[in-house]
Amino acid sequence: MTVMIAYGSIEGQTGKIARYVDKLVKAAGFETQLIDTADPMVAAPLDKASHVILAAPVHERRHPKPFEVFVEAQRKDLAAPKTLVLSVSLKAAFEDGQEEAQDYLTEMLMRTDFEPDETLLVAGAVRPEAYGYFETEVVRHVVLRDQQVDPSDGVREFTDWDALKDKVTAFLKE
Ligand SMILES: Cc1cc2nc3c(=O)[nH]c(=O)nc-3n(C[C@H](O)[C@H](O)[C@H](O)COP(=O)(O)O)c2cc1C
Repeated sequence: MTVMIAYGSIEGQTGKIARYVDKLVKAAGFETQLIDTADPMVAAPLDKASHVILAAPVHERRHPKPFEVFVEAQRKDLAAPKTLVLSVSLKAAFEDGQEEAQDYLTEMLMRTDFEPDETLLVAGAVRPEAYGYFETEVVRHVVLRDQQVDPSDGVREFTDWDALKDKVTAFLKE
């Protein structure tokens, strides 16, 4: 059986998450198809996939446009396989950010008119080396406004790899 993993990533954390999921799925005995939705040459035949895992980060409250376009374009074909959406954000890293992290996901699903079987809010990372001035200001003063974390402290990864593993493992049994 084949599992498609389709992801979008701006600074790399969701790409890292997608590759981790790809390894997990292969180790569980499935074949995989790993797709970057930003690749304009991407071909995504969904007919062979028993499961589809979609992963994308939040930047300024939205998931990347090419990822949303991919979901919208594939919406009909996504009805047959089991589907799991991983929404990666920094708000998801904090107790008091859960509601907002859920709002990003709910709004994306409403815009794309897609109803996945499963969803998971995944904490992302702070990657200052990938930011310009504008991105640093947004992360510092908007996204991490209420937290004791500063981009100038360097790379900080909040992703809970064990929780992700548990979710993906359970999803593959559906
Ligand atoms: C310019 C910018 C805007 C962001 N906006 C949000 C946001 O609105 N809400 C949030 O929770 N996280 C936000 N983040 C944090 C990202 O979701 C987080 O860093 C994630 O790990 C990025 O994934 P990627 O490396 O795959 O692009 C933002 C990050 C940047 C650089």
